[in-house]
Amino acid sequence: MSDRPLAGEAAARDAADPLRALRAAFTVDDAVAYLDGNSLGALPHGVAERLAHVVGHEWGRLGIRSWTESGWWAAPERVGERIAPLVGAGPGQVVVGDSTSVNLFKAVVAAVRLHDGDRARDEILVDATTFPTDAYIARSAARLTGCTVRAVPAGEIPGAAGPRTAAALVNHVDYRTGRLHDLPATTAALHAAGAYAVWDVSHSAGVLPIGLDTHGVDLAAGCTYKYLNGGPGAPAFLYVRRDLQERFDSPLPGWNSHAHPFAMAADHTPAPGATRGRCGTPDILSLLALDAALDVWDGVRPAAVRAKSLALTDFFLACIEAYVPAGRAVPVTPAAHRERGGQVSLACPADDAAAVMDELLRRGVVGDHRPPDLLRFGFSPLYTRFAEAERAAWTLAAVLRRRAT
Ligand SMILES: Cc1ncc(COP(=O)(O)O)c(C=O)c1O
Ligand SMILES: Nc1c(O)cccc1C(=O)C[C@H](N)C(=O)O
Repeated sequence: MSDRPLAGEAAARDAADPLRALRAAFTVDDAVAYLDGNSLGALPHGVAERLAHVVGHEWGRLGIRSWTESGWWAAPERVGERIAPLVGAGPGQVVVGDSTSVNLFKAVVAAVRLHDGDRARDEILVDATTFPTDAYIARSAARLTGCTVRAVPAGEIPGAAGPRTAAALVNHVDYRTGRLHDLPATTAALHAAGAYAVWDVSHSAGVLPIGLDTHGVDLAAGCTYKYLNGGPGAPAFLYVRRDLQERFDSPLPGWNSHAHPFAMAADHTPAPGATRGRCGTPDILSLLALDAALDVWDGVRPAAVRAKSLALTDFFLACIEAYVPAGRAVPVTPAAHRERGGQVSLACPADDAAAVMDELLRRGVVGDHRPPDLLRFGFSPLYTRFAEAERAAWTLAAVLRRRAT
């Protein structure tokens, strides 16, 4: 133990962790340091039992009757209400369904349409280091609405927004570096310029308080398979601020967004509320897996999750500093808490980064590699232990030392 000076501190921190009991709600392998919950969250135990009931009873026995008797039809709104407090939204503004990409498309097009055909608003801003899907979607949304897309570093969006800006699509946390962008200030600056703020909160939902209502965000979308542990391909959520809902004009107005879907009317009359953000038939099995996964949040305060997230990432950075040979894996995640999301990314020589991550995986440390040079480690406060942070740093140091010889 003498050559692992921070192992004792990790054990002490785990013992004192107010959220430590939550780990028992997840299927996690103690032999593995699972630090990829920012890509795919761990499996909560309750999901398998719930899905067995949904498949065996609701689908198997009730069949079509489950759309009403088992509450399937209203599940997108009901599950949305469960996510709402985790992202700082009051009731009636969050609906679940489709992928994040699809919801971003709805949101960006709808944001431009909120300008009511004002041709002077012909520009969509995106953060320059955005996740690829956001950039692709923004460009397609721009083509559809007669706009152009301008990529700007996230910190410069407040200054870049002007009379031509229709909307900005901004990532709350940069998926590569883990940098937390300034949502309140950016949203306020966009509003001052007369533009709408659309946030991709995929990497902040479930790991830090977002405050969508408090900060006046217009529209937002995010993944549920990361820190919300909804499972692979779990449906995403869409937030439509209450006072914009009546004017929210979805580019994908499927029949599930109709005010009276079973009237089977020839014309589309949008449903009131966030329901107009729905499109077609929801993926019930995935949606109800997510519903079950959200049970682990009962009684959990987002502020407590953020406090543990910061403690975990601080501790991991300290372990890296203590164990890893200087200059071999350099943190690119900001040290300042106000600029840090829930992950730590380390830059490694680009020709070695993929091989380093492969070796970490072989040694039971699960992070991921984002080309060219980043090793990403995600910390999920509901189940990640300080011991895993210490073990990951120790193993990384051993891998790097070995590769240097
Ligand atoms: C920031 C961000 N947005 C969107 C996505 C993609 O969402 P989806 O594949 O669910 O459309 C991801 C992850 O894949 C992401 O990290
Ligand atoms: N959605 C993913 C998938 O289907 C396969 C592998 C990874 C993902 C991810 O979510 C990647 C993730 N958004 C990222 O931050 O890189």
